[in-house]
Amino acid sequence: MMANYIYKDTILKVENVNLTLGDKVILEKVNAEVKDVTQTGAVRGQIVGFLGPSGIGKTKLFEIMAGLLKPTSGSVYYGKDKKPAHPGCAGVVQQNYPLFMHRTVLGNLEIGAAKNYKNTEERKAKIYDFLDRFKLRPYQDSYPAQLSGGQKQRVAIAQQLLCTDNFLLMDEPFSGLDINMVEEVSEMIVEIANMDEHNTIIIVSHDIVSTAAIADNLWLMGREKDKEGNPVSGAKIKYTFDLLERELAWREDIRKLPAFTKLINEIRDLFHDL
Ligand SMILES: Nc1ncnc2c1ncn2[C@@H]1O[C@H](COP(=O)(O)OP(=O)(O)OP(=O)(O)O)[C@@H](O)[C@H]1O
Repeated sequence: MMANYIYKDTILKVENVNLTLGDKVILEKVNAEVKDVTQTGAVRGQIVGFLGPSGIGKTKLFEIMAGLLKPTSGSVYYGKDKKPAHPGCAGVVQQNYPLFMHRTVLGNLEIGAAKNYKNTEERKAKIYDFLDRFKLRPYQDSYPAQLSGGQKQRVAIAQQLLCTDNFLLMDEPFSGLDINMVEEVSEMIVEIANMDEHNTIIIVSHDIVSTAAIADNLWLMGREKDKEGNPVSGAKIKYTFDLLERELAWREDIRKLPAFTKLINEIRDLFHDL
């Protein structure tokens, strides 16, 4: 039986974003939004899965959402007070979890926390809180080269969460991981999202099943077709899936549900035509 949920304020809005590079139209009129979702009796952040064929423009939109790339026109806003995207507005967890190699885990988190926590005592408390939450205390004096892939990823996520408010963009968090690690990372993403009501995680991935299994909403990027059936230039968010509405969010047994298999097949079919 599905629990109650309510969509509230818009906390991220992508509005009419266009991007032209050279003479190539990459993105055309991209519109998307994330709404704060609440569930009675639980703390629920948001997880958006962002899918689409290779080369369609996911990374470019990701960079625009992170405030790292200026669109040719259009805008991205964060929060109720509609702050325009700017570098640092969202934590960005890159695929290979780049860390400062000559700094310990503690040192890496110090860098992440430096901007948001000027008071030394408060900063220390926050860092130790994150070391505990991310099960990194035993490794606080280790260097990145001494950590496993999963541990490095946890450091990278903790570091990005310390330097941002509530938004985390994750690029291909499942790639190159074995099945156990994919499960571990999936659980961690859900846990992080649910640490705070306003946390929002956007995952760009080619792994449709792992992404859909933990998302509450999915965005599918693609291009429109002209009358002859040829793709026009410029991609947009062509389809969105509300997994709450479909009763396919926040469920641990999700992979066993026939409706989930149906959803995956539906997305796979759409992919051929994006
Ligand atoms: N500087 C550039 N000038 C012109 N075109 C570019 C430039 N940078 C990227 N592109 C093009 O922009 C398109 C979108 O690239 P993007 O990296 O966003 O795709 P993607 O969906 O993230 O792909 P993948 O899933 O393979 O990572 C691609 O077709 C690419 O060739």
